[in-house]
Amino acid sequence: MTSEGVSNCCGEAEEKEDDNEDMAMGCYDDDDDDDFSALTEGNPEWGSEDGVLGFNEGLSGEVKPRVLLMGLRRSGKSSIQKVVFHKMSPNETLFLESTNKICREDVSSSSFVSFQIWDFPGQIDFFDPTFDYEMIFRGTGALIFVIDSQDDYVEALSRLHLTVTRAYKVNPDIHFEVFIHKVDGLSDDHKIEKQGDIRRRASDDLADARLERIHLSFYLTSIYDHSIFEAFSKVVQKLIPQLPTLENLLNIFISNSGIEKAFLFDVVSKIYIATDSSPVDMQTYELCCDMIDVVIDISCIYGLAEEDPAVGSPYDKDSMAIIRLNNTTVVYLKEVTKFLAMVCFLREESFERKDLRVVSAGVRYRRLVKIITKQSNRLW
Ligand SMILES: Nc1nc2c(ncn2[C@@H]2O[C@H](COP(=O)(O)OP(=O)(O)OP(=O)(O)O)[C@@H](O)[C@H]2O)c(=O)[nH]1
Repeated sequence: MTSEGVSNCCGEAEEKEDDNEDMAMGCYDDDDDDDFSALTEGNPEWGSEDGVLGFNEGLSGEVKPRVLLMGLRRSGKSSIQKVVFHKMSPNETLFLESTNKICREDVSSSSFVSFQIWDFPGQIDFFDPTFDYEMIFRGTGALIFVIDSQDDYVEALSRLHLTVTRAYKVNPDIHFEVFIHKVDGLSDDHKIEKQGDIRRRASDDLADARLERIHLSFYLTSIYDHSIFEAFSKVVQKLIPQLPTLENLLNIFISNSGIEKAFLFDVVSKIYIATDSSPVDMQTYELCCDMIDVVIDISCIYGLAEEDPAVGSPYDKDSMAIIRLNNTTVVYLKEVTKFLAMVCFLREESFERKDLRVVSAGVRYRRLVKIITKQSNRLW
């Protein structure tokens, strides 16, 4: 499961969904009617043409966006990559060796999570003629700069400034993401204080260089909890041109169906691709991740064919689960495509009530799946 989603990147990207995907599609009717308008029935403001067009724009024929991991030595770059994309346990990162050359990986777990990740060694010398930073930044979608919050960050801030200004000159469209990392060692007050200080200093440096227009986003992260997955989700979402459309679809999906929150998850990386427009809290996100783990673990133990467990996958078109929490909330997980899952939160009363709202949610769900499946097959 894990290794399937991440492949070594020096080769060509895997671009096609395989046969299983077609099988998954087969369970939904595939007529060519106007899916989007059917889904948006009664909610014209969500069904704008822009939303539909968004799926087709900017993806076909394009190379995968590049995500760069930069920062000082030992700031935690390789650990982040290993924990998020290789399911390495955080404690094992203690034994990681220092990276001394650029490591590239191709992350292709689903059509919506499809990019290259480049892990840089700590000391990059922009003046080294063998380092073609112009070429690197030109194809970059997001630059993640990792700052070790447990260390003195003065040098990291000057490196951040140098890196961001160089990259911006080459490619002003890069999203600059600053991970204030290793915050597991800090109290909540201390975290907020550090974030404020780092944000202020970084902005002052940009203002001094008259580059206030460069936007930096800040995240408090640690590999010892879900914060690193949540931060990575937000970074990846910015690279998905269909994000506004997906959010609209999820808003429509939950409206009038008794569902309070819906997430579209990449099952392999546990990055959430999109959610409806209500706010996300960390606890809800953690619950989703735990539920995905439970589904895959149970499926690996009891779900595979007894005769030959190597045949089949622990996650397929029949994957679904319902968990009732002790606070009258129900969490519902359902497969969408080979790599995507919908995770929904709803009240027990709404779940029990087999009325029109539930039926309507079912219809909307099938429509939603159909649109997502079609688009993901078409584009990559
Ligand atoms: N406490 C804590 N330690 C972390 C965290 N992330 C990484 N580390 C530790 O930081 C150390 C350095 O991590 P690496 O991932 O090797 O750092 P790097 O930035 O890739 O280092 P270079 O390859 O030298 O550039 C390791 O001992 C990790 O276990 C975190 O979130 N919290």
